[in-house]
Amino acid sequence: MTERHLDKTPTILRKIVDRKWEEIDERKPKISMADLKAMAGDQAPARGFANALRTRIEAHRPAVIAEIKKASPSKGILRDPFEPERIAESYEKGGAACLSVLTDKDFFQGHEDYLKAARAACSLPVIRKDFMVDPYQVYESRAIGADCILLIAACLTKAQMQELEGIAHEIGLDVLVEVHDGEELDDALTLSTPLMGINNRNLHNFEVSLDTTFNLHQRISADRLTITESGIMTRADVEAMTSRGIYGFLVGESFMRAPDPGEKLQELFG
Ligand SMILES: O=C(O)c1ccccc1NCC(=O)[C@H](O)[C@H](O)COP(=O)(O)O
Repeated sequence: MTERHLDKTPTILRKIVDRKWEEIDERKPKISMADLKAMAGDQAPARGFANALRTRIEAHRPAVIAEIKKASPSKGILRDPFEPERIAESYEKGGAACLSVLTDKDFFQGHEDYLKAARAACSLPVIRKDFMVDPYQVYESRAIGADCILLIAACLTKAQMQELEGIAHEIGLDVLVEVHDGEELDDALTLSTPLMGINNRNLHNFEVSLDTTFNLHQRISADRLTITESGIMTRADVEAMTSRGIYGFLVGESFMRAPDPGEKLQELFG
């Protein structure tokens, strides 16, 4: 079903996606799809990622997906030393609704073990933040304990997103679909997931503009949940969102650079 790469994929994303296919090719001989499915089936029920967000957003309270990432292509190293367990505890104490954990190794210095460690250290639902292109990764996400996966519209066709979403829902995972422009939003709106992420970061040139969320949010109906992603750095940014009826947030950098990420969360959202 899946294409190896897409013309519309921006340069860094193309590199990441090409590397993902190599990773999948390396992993498949080590753990077969059948074994992965069995491991996914052995997991305890997922923690309700969408529900944790919905409860707060419907009460018009900020619902924060707090991100755990050591580094990113646009910003380099964000946090060193990096202790996922301590960060998860701090986020839970600070009032996060959910966690986002980067598992990509080559571009974000992430790891599956970071997700396992962070999830074990708290009671919050966790999204595996990685670049999903193949069903193998969806089963793998459930097998490592994730509660939700990310589908990035910029690197998937509509048909691919529909297939990956179908598998995710079948095995009990929630899905956050991420868009950056109107065309991607058209595709995303064909999915059944309520979780609509709007990435303020342009993955072609890394420019960040909160206008991306202000503009696209208007096209998302009230039965879905808008999550604004990237570039939320100040209380003014938070208030600019909440004053427009946007209560879902995914925040990484500003928390990762703070000595105590959970305290920073309270400072921005408390
Ligand atoms: O951040 C990058 O450099 C990047 C490059 C290529 C693909 C994705 C990328 N970032 C993922 C994200 O969108 C962020 O981790 C997430 O939205 C949090 O953003 P921020 O609060 O600005 O760290």
